[in-house]
Amino acid sequence: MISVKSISKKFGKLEVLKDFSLEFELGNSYAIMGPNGSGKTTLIKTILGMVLPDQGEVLVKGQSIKGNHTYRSLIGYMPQIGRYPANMKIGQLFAMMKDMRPEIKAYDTELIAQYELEGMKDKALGTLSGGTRQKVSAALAFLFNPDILILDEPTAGLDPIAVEVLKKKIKNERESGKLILITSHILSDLEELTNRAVYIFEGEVYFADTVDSLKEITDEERFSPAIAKLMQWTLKKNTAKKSLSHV
Ligand SMILES: Nc1ncnc2c1ncn2[C@@H]1O[C@H](COP(=O)(O)OP(=O)(O)OP(=O)(O)O)[C@@H](O)[C@H]1O
Repeated sequence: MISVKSISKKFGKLEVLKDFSLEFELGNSYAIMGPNGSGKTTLIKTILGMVLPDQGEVLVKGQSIKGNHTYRSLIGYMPQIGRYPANMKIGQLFAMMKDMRPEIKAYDTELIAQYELEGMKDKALGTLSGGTRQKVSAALAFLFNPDILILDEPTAGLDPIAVEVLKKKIKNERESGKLILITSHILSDLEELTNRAVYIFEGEVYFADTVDSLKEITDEERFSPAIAKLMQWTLKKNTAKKSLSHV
């Protein structure tokens, strides 16, 4: 569904993605992990067309995204921090988004209902707490029932009840056959929500395979210790990379 092909991206002299290739398939949920600054958000923004690669290309459903914006309608994106016009009200934001997609007549309003956003429709976005803002971002990401969901630190800032609501939603969407990409530093969330693990180190794919294979390779039964081991290996500059990465 998404093919990232030999992407390289530099910011000034900093090489953030280095000849980076990965495939993401429908029906799977991918944990995108790596230390701070390893290139996770840059990868996501490249897929979204918000960062232009210096080399390589991204294909969605076999079509290059270069100069083609229609593919974006397949993707629901929940950013790390949603930035909205301060004076706009919640209700106005949802109405505006619906106006921008007139071809869509049926909406997924499950999160709007569960987060009780309807009752807050007259609240200005600039006055919202961080958690409520996250709820708005989550509800927007799912609103048009997209095939692909890209969720950047989705549970950060949400209270425990809101976290459980979102996790259940993500699991249901995956079971219905969607493609989900999640970045998070909360490994327990990733363990619950994903079946594929991608570990990025210094702009390169260090590991990309199933979570089961990750556990096997690291000889760990649980997700967190398995990731901790990968991290230790990278920090020790372990050179077993070629045999680890299945790309
Ligand atoms: N627009 C930009 N201009 C200059 N440097 C940038 C830009 N965007 C990202 N970078 C740099 O690229 C590197 C990778 O950043 P990126 O946000 O992709 O990392 P990340 O893996 O998502 O990190 P985190 O876990 O902290 O969110 C960092 O060193 C960052 O400072």
